[in-house]
Amino acid sequence: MILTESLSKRFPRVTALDRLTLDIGSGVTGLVGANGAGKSTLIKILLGLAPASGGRAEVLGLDVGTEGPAIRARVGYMPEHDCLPPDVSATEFVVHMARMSGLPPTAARERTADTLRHVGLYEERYRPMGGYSTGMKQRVKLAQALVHDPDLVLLDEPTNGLDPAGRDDMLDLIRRIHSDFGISVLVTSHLLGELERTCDHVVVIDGGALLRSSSTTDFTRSTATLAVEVTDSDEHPDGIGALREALEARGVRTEDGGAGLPGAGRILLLTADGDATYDLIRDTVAGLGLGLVRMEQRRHHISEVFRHDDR
Ligand SMILES: Nc1ncnc2c1ncn2[C@@H]1O[C@H](COP(=O)(O)OP(=O)(O)OP(=O)(O)O)[C@@H](O)[C@H]1O
Repeated sequence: MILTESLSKRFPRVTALDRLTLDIGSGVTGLVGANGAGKSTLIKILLGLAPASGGRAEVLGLDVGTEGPAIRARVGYMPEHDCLPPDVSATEFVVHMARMSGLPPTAARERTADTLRHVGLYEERYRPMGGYSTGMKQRVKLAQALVHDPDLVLLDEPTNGLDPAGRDDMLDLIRRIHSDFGISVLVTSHLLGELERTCDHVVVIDGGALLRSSSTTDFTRSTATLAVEVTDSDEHPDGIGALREALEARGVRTEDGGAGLPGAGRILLLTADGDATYDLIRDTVAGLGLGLVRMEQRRHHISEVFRHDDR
């Protein structure tokens, strides 16, 4: 769906994209990065709205440098910022956008009604948008991105400004864009956690460069964490401390997981690296003469993976 090769964008004082190479397939893909990481810049280049300074990119097999109009005919775009005329109704606006995309008048009206219903706007769609809540405005922006039945939509921070319930509704809608209509989605966010349940694939950029690109399940599976709890002994009154020291001496990075359940001891967290890690823990605990209370796998959340990477 999207291919970039060493794509760069330099502004006079900042490099917004730094030799970014990506290969994004169909489905729902999250593009994650802090504010200023280069997400919006990438989207504008992919739409053919801004030129790259170096490298190349293709969307749906079309070159972004020369085939912008053809790309925009088949791709929907939901911009980040509020861009809706306040004195126009959602229906008028989305019909207008559908007509701009080349739909004839009747088809534009029908598609508008269907799309606004799909995003959850009903009677309100005839009222001027100036009186809309942020959630309603985001829905209109999403509807205008979908109205011409694109193959791919690029959604720039669609959950921005929404409360938790509104954010959940928007994420459900995004998921359904793909499951109900087969439209692929690239969605940006600076909130890692929210992409975990929405996206099949996650791409992370930082300072315009690629930090990581993998399927959501790989992301969480590859960083499975083991939680270990042991008993203390006369020789080692701080059992978990002794285990931690012994494992660190063997090159295993560990983390204090704090107290377990009330009445239970402290927990040690470490990254599992296949069966060898289990064997090493078992042998180390036995060697120290401690009792193994539990050793269990915890699934990481994406946001924790990043806290990990940041250190
Ligand atoms: N037209 C421009 N002129 C100069 N610098 C720009 C321009 N557009 C973006 N930048 C800079 O490029 C960097 C990347 O910006 P971009 O908007 O792509 O980031 P982002 O990840 O989308 O962040 P945000 O979510 O805050 O929009 C930032 O440092 C920004 O200040």
